[in-house]
Amino acid sequence: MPSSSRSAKDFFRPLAVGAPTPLTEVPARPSRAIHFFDPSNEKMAAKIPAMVGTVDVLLGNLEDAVKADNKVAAREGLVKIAQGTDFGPTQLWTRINALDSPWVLDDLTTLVPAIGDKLDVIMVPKVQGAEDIHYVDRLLAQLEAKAGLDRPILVHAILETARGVANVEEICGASPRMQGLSLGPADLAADRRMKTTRVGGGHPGYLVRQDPTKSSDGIEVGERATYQQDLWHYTIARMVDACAMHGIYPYYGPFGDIADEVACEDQFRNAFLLGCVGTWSLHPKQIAIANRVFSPSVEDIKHARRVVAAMGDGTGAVMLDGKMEDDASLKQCLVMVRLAEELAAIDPELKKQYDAIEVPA
Ligand SMILES: CC(C)(COP(=O)(O)OP(=O)(O)OC[C@H]1O[C@@H](n2cnc3c(N)ncnc32)[C@H](O)[C@@H]1OP(=O)(O)O)[C@@H](O)C(=O)NCCC(=O)NCCSC(=O)C[C@](C)(O)C(=O)O
Ligand SMILES: [Mg+2]
Repeated sequence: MPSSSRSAKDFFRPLAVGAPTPLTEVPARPSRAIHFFDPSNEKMAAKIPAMVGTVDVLLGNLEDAVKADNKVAAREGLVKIAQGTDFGPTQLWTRINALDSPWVLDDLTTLVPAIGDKLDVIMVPKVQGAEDIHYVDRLLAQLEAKAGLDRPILVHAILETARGVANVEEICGASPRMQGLSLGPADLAADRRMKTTRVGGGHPGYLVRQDPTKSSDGIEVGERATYQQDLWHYTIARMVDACAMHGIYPYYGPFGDIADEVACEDQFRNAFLLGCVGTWSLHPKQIAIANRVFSPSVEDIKHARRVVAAMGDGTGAVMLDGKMEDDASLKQCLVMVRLAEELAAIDPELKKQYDAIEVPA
């Protein structure tokens, strides 16, 4: 039963007369990189039409990183870009302003009638609990009905307050519109009074140190190695479980050190391995990193297909290269194989690589 104040029988009913019927299953559309742009920045906005097809999601950002004086220009700029662009296979998302801001009502009442037919997902920042999703849910239903839209716009919540993290399960289950969650590491760090000033990523002070090695007379010898730990592991892991439980999708979020491509790739890969389906890209050069990391490697797909072939009807246990494979490891492999199929359907280069795989007997 979803954690909603609505009863199970009403959960999938439209919240306004004439609004589109909610989806019972959130489509698994590839979204390795959600690329942020500021629609009020003319130089940036001019690049967007040419980016269609090169990135899974283009997101017109209206919230933080857009100057207060530019809020209206950003909203109007997004409408102009959306109306004038054929997005083909690329999804169009937006991040609206926070629900307590002076801009959000106009964001929603402008965007849904003007470009609601093109918007796939609305990202809501600073979500605290199910009540925030319920508010957006009803308002969107009213606006969709008025605009005559025939498919519901989905909602994505950013987890960037301690209360949001504490309520993560109820947020994911608050509405059939819920598409996924992203980590908002900057606001979340501030809200929790964490002592990092970075936007995502690790911190050299957050580490464990190897025990000292002592000589026979008790003197400490040699260096004690330190290992940097991941500040975000706990939150990402909670997000992954909450999303999986509700059939929606978790994403890493922003990595603010644009120059450090290696650390960016590491953070993205940790999130991919833990179960996230994608991340954000703040600068064009982060798109390639995200696409690389969130696409299973040829080696992984080769192994996964080999296990699928060896497991026949999917039951029992077999030995492959000295390792046991069974019903459960088959399921792990099917996660990879299905993701590869979804990605191959929209990425011709990956399709070529996956099609060329020969599965050894
Ligand atoms: C970081 C910045 C300032 C560096 O911008 P720059 O112009 O200094 O960089 P550049 O390397 O000089 O740019 C090279 C070229 O790429 C263009 N460009 C640059 N970026 C983009 C882009 N995104 N999309 C399309 N084009 C872009 C740029 O206009 C330039 O074009 P040019 O060669 O013709 O001169 C810039 O990339 C930017 O503003 N990115 C988006 C930032 C953003 O959206 N931040 C908000 C999300 S993170 C967040 O909100 C936190 C969170 C979740 O809420 C929480 O943790 O709490
Ligand atoms: Mg934020």
